[in-house]
Amino acid sequence: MSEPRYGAGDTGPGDTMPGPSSFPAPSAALLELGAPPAAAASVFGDRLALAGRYAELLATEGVVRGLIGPRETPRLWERHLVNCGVMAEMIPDGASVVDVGSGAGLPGLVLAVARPDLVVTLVEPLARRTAFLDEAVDVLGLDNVTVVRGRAEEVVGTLPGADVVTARAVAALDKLAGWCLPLAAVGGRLLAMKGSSAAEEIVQGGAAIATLGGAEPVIRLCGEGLIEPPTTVVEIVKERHVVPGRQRTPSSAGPRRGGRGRRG
Ligand SMILES: C[S@@+](CC[C@H](N)C(=O)[O-])C[C@H]1O[C@@H](n2cnc3c(N)ncnc32)[C@H](O)[C@@H]1O
Repeated sequence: MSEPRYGAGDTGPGDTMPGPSSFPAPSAALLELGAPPAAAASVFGDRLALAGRYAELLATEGVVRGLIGPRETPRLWERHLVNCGVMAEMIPDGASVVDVGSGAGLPGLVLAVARPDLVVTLVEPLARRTAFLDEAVDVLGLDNVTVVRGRAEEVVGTLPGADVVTARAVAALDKLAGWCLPLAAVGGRLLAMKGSSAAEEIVQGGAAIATLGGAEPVIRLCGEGLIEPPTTVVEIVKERHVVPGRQRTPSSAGPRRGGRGRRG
């Protein structure tokens, strides 16, 4: 299984709709989707049928609406549902989860399907995607999901601080931390699904993440012994609250020269 370069087959905001000829007819799409792999039963347990219904929605409406690349259909289960679902092992019972840049629901909707105990908020700015998410929540009968249309940085302060903030294929780690850590409660965590770039992104973003109130990022592997390769997740615990835009950079964090009232 190779890691997804982008999200579920799209190129992010502004992606173009594929032409009608590239849309598989729904019945052909379901054939291409195929049966869930053995790992799916471990990840979804008694929610496997519901996960299957979501996989069908992705393979049909998700592709027709240009949210999922048509070539993703045969690998939806392994590369998207199972790959995202294994992250549930890092999330405690009853946690509040905010998924930033959900797209077609990855990983947030997958987690909500796998774990009815979670309280999940999907944050996504593009109307075409939130329309799909709203419909999917409705069709799947999920009562533990709220869809919020907006950019992460716009919804800060409108949502309670989350226990866990998740994201996949949204931005480089430093930028992502700037969007996601303000949405977490102090003591909460950012879980960023990453590929082979994880270590490099930590090196690049480490200083910025510290100024955002984040602890040292740690690479975790999810689904070991279940999927190969396991899913790489960068975990960042939020140690302190920093008002967005008010963080002190490493150069400004040193002793201040000339404090208030010391002029002249
Ligand atoms: C490449 S897609 C990934 C979608 C999904 N997470 C996945 O893995 O399939 C990136 C998504 O992030 C969203 N996005 C971009 N900037 C964002 C921001 N500042 N706040 C929230 N979502 C954002 C885009 O609209 C898009 O749906």
